Amino acid sequence: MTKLSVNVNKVAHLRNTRHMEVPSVTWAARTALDAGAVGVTVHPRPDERHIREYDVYAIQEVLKETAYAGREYNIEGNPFEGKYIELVTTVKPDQCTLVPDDPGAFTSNAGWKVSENRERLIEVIGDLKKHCGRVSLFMDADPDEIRLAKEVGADRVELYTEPYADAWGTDEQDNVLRRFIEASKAAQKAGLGLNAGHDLNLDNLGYLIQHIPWLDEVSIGHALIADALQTGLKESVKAYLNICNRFTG
Ligand SMILES: CC(=O)[C@@H](O)[C@H](O)COP(=O)(O)O
Ligand SMILES: NCC(=O)COP(=O)(O)O
Repeated sequence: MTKLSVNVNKVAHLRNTRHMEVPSVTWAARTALDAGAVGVTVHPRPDERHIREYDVYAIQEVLKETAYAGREYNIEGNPFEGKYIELVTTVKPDQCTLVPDDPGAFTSNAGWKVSENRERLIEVIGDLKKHCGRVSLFMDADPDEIRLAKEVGADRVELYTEPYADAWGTDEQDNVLRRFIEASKAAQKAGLGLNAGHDLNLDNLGYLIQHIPWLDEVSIGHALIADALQTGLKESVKAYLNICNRFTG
């Protein structure tokens, strides 16, 4: 069954526009977990535009609570920039998702070119595996690069789904989906777990899961938090969970 990890970056974004803890990032994490999310995702960027160092530790404390036993912490970031390594080797999350973002990236906009980063990825993944449960690489839907992800030691890959979201509702929709299915089969054949994320929403999520039912996890933030402005966060999480549950056994 495809699990949902809720990314709370955007709650932190709003919180940072005033000097008060409103809205609370830990409240959002708890609400998402109480609604049934498998876990919480954060992306502590070097400029701390949204998730700040203290948020990372505060969410760790939430996930230590008995009520959330078995839920997962997914921390995203570029291991070669900022304080990512320091944070994850201290917090020891269930999953480290490595993303090749430049420090000033507007948002995540590409997957790893493993072919151009083999040696340093082998080293950093080997180190991270001593501190976290799984290492996932944020990847474009490129079967060749995905096969290399296995070779450098990744446990999972996360398909960067912005191209899929951009094609949604256009004539290119099914051509792009086919690329993602091919990439997903390459991950499956390589023995990699499969995650997906970026710009997934209530409109495009079901079709993706329906065609890639072996998807282990989606991490969703931007659209889910935007939807929550209309429905409330608990109902927004439940709406995404309903889609995850509907299309997988
Ligand atoms: C890696 C990815 O696609 C997202 O998880 C990322 O966290 C989005 O970053 P922003 O929330 O800063 O746009
Ligand atoms: N890895 C994707 C993620 O955590 C959230 O991406 P988005 O839903 O905010 O685009």
